[in-house]
Amino acid sequence: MPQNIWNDIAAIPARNLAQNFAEDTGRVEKLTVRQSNILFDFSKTHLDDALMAAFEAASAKANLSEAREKLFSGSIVNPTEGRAAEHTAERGNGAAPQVEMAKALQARMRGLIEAIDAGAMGDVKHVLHIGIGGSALGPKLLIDALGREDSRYDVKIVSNVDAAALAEAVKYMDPHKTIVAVASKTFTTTETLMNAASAIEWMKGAGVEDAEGRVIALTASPDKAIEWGVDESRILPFNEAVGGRYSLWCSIGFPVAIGLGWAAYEELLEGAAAMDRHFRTSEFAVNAPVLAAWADLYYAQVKQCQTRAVFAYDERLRLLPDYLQQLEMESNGKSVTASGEPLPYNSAPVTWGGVGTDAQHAVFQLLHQGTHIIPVEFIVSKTPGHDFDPAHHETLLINCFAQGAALMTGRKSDDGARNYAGDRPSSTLLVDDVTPSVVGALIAFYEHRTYVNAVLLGINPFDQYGVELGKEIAKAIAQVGPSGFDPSTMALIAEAEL
Ligand SMILES: O=P(O)(O)OC[C@H]1O[C@](O)(CO)[C@@H](O)[C@@H]1O
Repeated sequence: MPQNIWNDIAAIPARNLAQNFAEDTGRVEKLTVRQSNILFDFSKTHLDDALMAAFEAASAKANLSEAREKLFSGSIVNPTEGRAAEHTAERGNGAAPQVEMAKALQARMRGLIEAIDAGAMGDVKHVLHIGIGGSALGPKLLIDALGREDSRYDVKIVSNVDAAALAEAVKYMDPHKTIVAVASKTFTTTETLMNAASAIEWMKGAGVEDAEGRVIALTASPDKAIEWGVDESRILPFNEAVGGRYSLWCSIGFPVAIGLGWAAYEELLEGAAAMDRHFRTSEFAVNAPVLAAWADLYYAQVKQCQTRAVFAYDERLRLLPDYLQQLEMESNGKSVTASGEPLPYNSAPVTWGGVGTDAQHAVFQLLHQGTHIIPVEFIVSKTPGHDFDPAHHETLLINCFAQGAALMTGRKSDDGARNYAGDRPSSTLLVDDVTPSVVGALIAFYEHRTYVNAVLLGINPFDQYGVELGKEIAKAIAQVGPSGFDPSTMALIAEAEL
């Protein structure tokens, strides 16, 4: 990707949102995509005909069509690790052998779940899922979003090595009626293995016979799980070419499949598959992940926005910003191109966010009047997730739409403190309801948007070497103690008496 692509785009005369709406009466329709029971409204972004044409040209230069096909055909799209990224095969959209493998492994998972349902592991009431990062964030989001009313088991997800999290999770669990799902792609992650060992101790301490026999491993490294002590019959493997932050579709989704039931799990996969088909086959100008990525790049590269904010106006989706932080920042927070040259422009902005309406009373001041321009994304459901007075949901929707309108239109005042400059961008994703199929489509939309961003930036979104150095230093501190580090770190180690 030549650096001047952003300069070309920046050279297009900037027009404000009010102008865009005044001059193009078809704007809402043009920048709205309806797909998978989600309405994507990008009309409050600055994308206009000239910018769309420029991004179309930039996408052609970056070979986006070919890159899109490479993703689905199982070609190498992760050059630093020399492998494909095969998460779409998990929902049936990939190279035939990988799709077959995914189906077979999912059938194995289904078999184990049916056996557990039938009592093969005794009377099970609780599922304690232990993992971290991509091995926890997806299941956590899905159980929180979809398992509030209908969960067949009490599912708790623990990630932090701070055992206060484990203590809290097991507080109301009966150790005799608990199974432990240890989720780790590599099966080497310190936090996960430490929490898993403590969970086994917790069961043993309560007199559970054969506590180890109540552990199920979800992993792409079955040998490591066997070495660690899990019997092969209780290992649910997955394809090594599925990245950690893309792994909720395979056996890492075990707590979702067992908690919500197989039919819901299949709906989730089918929702994602429909979004795959939309992304794979739609023209760029009407392709939701592509349009979203074009707007992302416009703000990050041309407007130099350093963050983007995501607000779920739905309590059920309150963990979506956490999930997206890993997806977007671990994928696209890089300083080199896919071929290793220094990146001559910004990589991904910081993703942050929260839940509406809470955030309105906390951080929205800065969005409306701060000096930073922050592209905002609203996600809201037409249908409420509760049976209380419908006025609650109406108020939620009204507030969501009001915030987008206020950011865009602003309100002039001679009194600076009361002036709203306006022209602040947002996009709105209005979903019919928070169902497995909609959430599946939503997550797949974000995955593909992240990929399009990476392709246009020319970076590899599928490695994460940035997390390694800290892990290595932690190991060295654990082994060596206060020696050989910088004075500040050594003083802290000594003070904490490590
Ligand atoms: O599933 P694993 O191998 O335990 O890794 C957990 C997480 O750790 C990371 O490797 C980052 O440290 C993530 O990419 C991954 O999702």
